[in-house]
Amino acid sequence: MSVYCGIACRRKSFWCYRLLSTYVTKTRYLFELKEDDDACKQAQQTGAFYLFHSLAPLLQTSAHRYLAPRHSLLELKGLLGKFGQDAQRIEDSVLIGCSEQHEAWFALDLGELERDWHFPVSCSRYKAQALLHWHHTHQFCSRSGQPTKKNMAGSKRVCPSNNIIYYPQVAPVVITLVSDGTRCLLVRQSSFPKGMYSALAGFCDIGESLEETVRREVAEEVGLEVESLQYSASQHWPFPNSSLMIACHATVKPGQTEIHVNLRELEAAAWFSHDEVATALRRKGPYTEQQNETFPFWLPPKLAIAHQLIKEWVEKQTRSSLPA
Ligand SMILES: NC(=O)C1=CN([C@@H]2O[C@H](COP(=O)(O)OP(=O)(O)OC[C@H]3O[C@@H](n4cnc5c(N)ncnc54)[C@H](O)[C@@H]3O)[C@@H](O)[C@H]2O)C=CC1
Ligand SMILES: [Mg+2]
Repeated sequence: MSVYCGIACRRKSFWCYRLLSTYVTKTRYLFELKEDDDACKQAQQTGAFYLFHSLAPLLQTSAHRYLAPRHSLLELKGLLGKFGQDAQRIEDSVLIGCSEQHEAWFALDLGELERDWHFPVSCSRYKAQALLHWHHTHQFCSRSGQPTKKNMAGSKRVCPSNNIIYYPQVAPVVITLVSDGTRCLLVRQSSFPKGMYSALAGFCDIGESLEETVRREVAEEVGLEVESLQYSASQHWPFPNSSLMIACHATVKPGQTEIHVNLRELEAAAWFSHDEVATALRRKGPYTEQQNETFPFWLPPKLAIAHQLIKEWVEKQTRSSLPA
């Protein structure tokens, strides 16, 4: 069992830790790197760099798997020289985490960041792509129009002319699986891949609580009134800009299940039975093979929180239908 103790003291501007768990010391170390440019620069000396090109991760194959190669600062300088880029580019790198031994990890994009998103394969890659993308799209101060300057870790940008600080933005989004007790409501937008249905989602308006957003989005998109709400889980979602997906289960008022689809927002919405959804969850294989008469719809992949939400609902329904 880890012993948690709040003893930490500042010595020569570095944190020193005693009796703190590995997780806490790691978190405090990352905090220090975000706050202290010199400490962050120092961490680059022994850190590892992951490279991207226009947000596409640089990968190499090893035993039929794709792996993201790590580069030391020295190797990175060599690579930059090879690509005809200045070593100054290292200043564009952003801190994305560290190991338990406090080896700091950085991400650097060597391209122009003009291309589309590439699906990340790990959580730290999610963070790297979202952060690199945010820096690329927040180069100027919206008040003065002057170029902003990132701190060493890339946790913020500052306008040198008026000291306005810009922090990476995350937009809260609710994703709700609405149920009428026996069926669940799935929707599709015209931008979804053909045949894919998902849970209903929507951005929080300014000033709203999550409960108010769920109520409004369900009413806006399918014309139903939510009666009860239960939080499930959350997920960072980097597409197209960073969102925090907050996943909930909701039920509609009894007897009020008639859907009125808002065609400005959705292409279709329908109630699906437990068996239909459970079958769709069990399906495997490439999505293109799934779109035929006997295969009317498919669900988002496992990495999307929508999938987890739908799976949770199916499991709950299965449990409640079993004899006591
Ligand atoms: N991880 C997952 O499982 C899922 C993630 N999503 C994500 O949820 C997000 C929201 O879902 P939608 O149904 O599209 O939202 P939505 O129902 O709020 O409609 C999108 C519209 O909201 C407006 N809007 C308000 N605030 C916005 C902001 N901060 N950024 C962008 N647009 C804003 C725009 O007019 C936009 O066209 C999408 O970005 C989508 O990628 C959606 C479903 C599943
Ligand atoms: Mg929506």
